[in-house]
Amino acid sequence: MALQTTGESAYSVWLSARLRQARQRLRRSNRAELPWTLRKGLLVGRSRSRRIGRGVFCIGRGNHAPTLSHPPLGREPNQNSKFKACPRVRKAAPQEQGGDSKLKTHHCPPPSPSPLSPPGRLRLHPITPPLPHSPLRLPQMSSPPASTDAPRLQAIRGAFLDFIEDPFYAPEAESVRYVPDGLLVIESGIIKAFGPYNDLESTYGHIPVTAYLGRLITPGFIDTHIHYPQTGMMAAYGEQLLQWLSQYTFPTEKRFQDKAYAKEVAEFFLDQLLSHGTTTALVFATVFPQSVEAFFEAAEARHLCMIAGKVMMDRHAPNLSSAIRPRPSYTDTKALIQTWHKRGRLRYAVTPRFAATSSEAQLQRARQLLQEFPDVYLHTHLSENQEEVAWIAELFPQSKGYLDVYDQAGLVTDRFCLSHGVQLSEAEFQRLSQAQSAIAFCPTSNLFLGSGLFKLEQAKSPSHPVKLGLGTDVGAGTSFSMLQTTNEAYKVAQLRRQSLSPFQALFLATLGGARALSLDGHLGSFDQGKDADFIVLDPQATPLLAFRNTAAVPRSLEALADQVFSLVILGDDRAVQATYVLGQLVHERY
Ligand SMILES: O=c1[nH]c(=O)c2nc[nH]c2[nH]1
Repeated sequence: MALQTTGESAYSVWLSARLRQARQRLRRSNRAELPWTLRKGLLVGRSRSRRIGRGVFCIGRGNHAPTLSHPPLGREPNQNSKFKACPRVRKAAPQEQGGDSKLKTHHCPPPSPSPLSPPGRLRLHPITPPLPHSPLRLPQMSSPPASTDAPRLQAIRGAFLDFIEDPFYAPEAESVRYVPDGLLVIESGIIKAFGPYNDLESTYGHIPVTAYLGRLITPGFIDTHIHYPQTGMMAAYGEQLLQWLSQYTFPTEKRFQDKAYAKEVAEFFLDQLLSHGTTTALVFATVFPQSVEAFFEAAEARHLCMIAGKVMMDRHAPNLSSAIRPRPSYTDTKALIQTWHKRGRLRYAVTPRFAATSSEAQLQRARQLLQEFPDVYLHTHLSENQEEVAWIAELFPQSKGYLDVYDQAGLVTDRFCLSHGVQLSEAEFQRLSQAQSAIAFCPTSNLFLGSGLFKLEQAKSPSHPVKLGLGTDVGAGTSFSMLQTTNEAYKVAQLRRQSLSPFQALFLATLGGARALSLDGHLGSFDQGKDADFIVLDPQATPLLAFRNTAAVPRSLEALADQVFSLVILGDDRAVQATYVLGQLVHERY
């Protein structure tokens, strides 16, 4: 395997200076010595450091943390709707910081000799054949990748974990693909080859490689439900769904009339996603078309695969009604679809907020859009809490139930992606299974708003399986981290006397999410031909994780499950060492 050496380049001079500064800073703060050192222009881990072990790791350029003028939470009282005003006063949250996503990939030498051995009892799965042409591929992108000096062919070496089957239905030994010493070969952002290092070395020995030892490389996380405009109103105190919407959400979203503000939040939001290891998401914007434009522009500049849409509301949204009345949602939505749907890696979702805020006429318009553009998504909320379900029954007395409202409008298809579904009946699960619709299970949100416990076993019932992903549902959700989301999903299952295994949890956050969003032809695993969106997890990222996990690469399914479970429960953005989009390093944690 050839190494890319940088010699005494300007870059290594820059690195030396940076290292010197870091050492000085640490000396000043009386902290321990840095665990890495500079050798031949490359930063390498010191062998005596337990955290780094023998691993070689790469370091990117400065991780600037832009500050955001934080949106104060809205507290406008609700006058004349179901939504009730809350008298409580809440202080604005402190400023949050995010990382610069435009970092450059650097190539480090692989260790010599390889400390990794063949995978013991684990089954190694054959590499899957190339997929048919992917509409998400780089050549269709409207602008070049962020780092244009990246080599056309590059490789990542380390321990890889992904899924080839759904571990809810297939035995874990057959659904988990684990390659303890693997090589991922990437050409122009697309996975060209993947498999054990020893098998691929002879063919790809000449290309530059970045090695991550003692780490776990997985596909990027896929968040199947999140609201970017609600970033600044996370942790809004004290309400349940309908009051929370009125008290905090609508006033907050009103600020997105201002495109410059929307852009600022969109940039921060996307940096948060990447630093938490999320590379794709299904995203609510607001009723204002400019909020959708701001989001898509920011996502396009980062070459991300994102799905989003303008919220459709024409009633029961008191703080917004004057803004939404003059411009019918249909016209705006149609124009946005024509501009953004399938532009590069972007996709559009027709987004009626929920049945309470859309008249039957507006739901019909949503259907019309689906007929005109059959491959757009339909993204909405469904059956979150009991008060909401009772209100929908009042608003739509002719319907058999909440899902039936959408069904009668012709919206329940294989593009129908609903969030929550906490209150769904068995018959509704069956209908969703039949229609091949998808549910986003949003545990941190459901717990935060006190909505209830999602019936995981009914969604994943073998007799009527429903496509299922995980959603952070920021800002009712309490974390951008899909690892924190798996943590809470596990606890929700426990409270219902159900189980969620470590591999099932990770599946939901990766390939399960890709399947829910019908993106599994392009994302969610390391199959040849898929887009190279992946993350590097550090099982020893925090003192607690380092105490809990050994530095050894797992060599049995049990040892791997244990390591994955520690990340599923204890992990968060600190466990995400690096995030790659189309093979480019876009976030790295220091
Ligand atoms: O969690 C939620 N967040 C929202 O913004 C929303 N709107 C309707 N229903 C909702 N649920």
